[in-house]
Amino acid sequence: MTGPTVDGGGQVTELVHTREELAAARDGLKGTVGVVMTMGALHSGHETLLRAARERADHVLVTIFVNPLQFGPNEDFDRYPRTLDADLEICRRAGADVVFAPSVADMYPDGQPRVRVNPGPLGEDLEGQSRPGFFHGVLTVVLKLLQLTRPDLTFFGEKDYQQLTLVRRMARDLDVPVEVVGVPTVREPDGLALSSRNRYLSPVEREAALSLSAALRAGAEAADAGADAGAVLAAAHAAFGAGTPGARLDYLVLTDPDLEPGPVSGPARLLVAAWVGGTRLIDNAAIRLAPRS
Ligand SMILES: Nc1ncnc2c1ncn2[C@@H]1O[C@H](COP(=O)(O)OP(=O)(O)OP(=O)(O)O)[C@@H](O)[C@H]1O
Ligand SMILES: CC(C)(CO)[C@@H](O)C(=O)[O-]
Ligand code: BAL
Repeated sequence: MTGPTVDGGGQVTELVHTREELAAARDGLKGTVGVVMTMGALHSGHETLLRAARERADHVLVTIFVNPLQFGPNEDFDRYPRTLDADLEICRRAGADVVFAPSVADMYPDGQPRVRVNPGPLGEDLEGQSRPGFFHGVLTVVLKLLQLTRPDLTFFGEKDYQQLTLVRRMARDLDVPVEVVGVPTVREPDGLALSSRNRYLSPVEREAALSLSAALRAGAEAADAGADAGAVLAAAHAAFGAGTPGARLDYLVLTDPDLEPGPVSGPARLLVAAWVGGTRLIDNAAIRLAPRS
């Protein structure tokens, strides 16, 4: 399916698949353009990004592409949920003007790109340690999508905090003319961060997955009560371990808000990653430590 579709309220959302169709649709957008990049299987977290883009830009362009370059050989590329019809409905509801949903051949017409963006040392840490090559794949496709869509603003969720940090870093270091806007994490009422991969979870795993947000909450509360970095981490570890069994910790770290190495004090970020059954989940929260005297 390609072409304009209209909802009951008269909003027109144009679906395009090829780079030629995208170029024509992009040329038709007058004024500022905000781009939201996704892998589809859209949920309310994505919808919040779309609404933030709607507020800041004259037009909203959404990309939906499950990027093979960022998946490891034993990861869930084949299994990743693909729900284009439902995604289009969400895009329409949130007032998107254009949805670009290319095939792998449209994005990589020459096969796997030989030139890729090097994310630098931060790309090897945290997510990059557990998912080798992940950020090379992410930044390469993000840069390609920025070139193809030419946005004034682009919106990324804080849920993927290291990704947001590296996209900001890439825009700065490589002089990409776009404003990168971070959007706070949207959560379920019980604290679980919304994520497309949550749909892999069984009901018991869904309970165990609360260990991540519980750890962050405990860390933030400890910091608010005046705890130092060590005590904040200890509180977060204790809360992680006290949850419904089933979550296996990958990392739980307290860092500088820009993910720079070195000691932290004042504003900081607590980041967690864990396996719940076969599903890998991540989450993070802002923490304010008392400044060191
Ligand atoms: N709960 C959320 N709150 C805010 N932004 C989010 C949330 N979940 C995803 N996003 C953002 O949406 C964009 C697209 O992310 P993506 O399509 O990978 O969704 P996802 O839910 O993170 O999927 P996955 O479960 O595969 O990691 C990213 O910028 C991501 O940070
Ligand atoms: C930014 C992104 C769309 C690149 O494939 C992906 O990593 C995601 O959905 O967060
Ligand atoms: N949500 C970031 C993309 C990924 O995990 O593959």
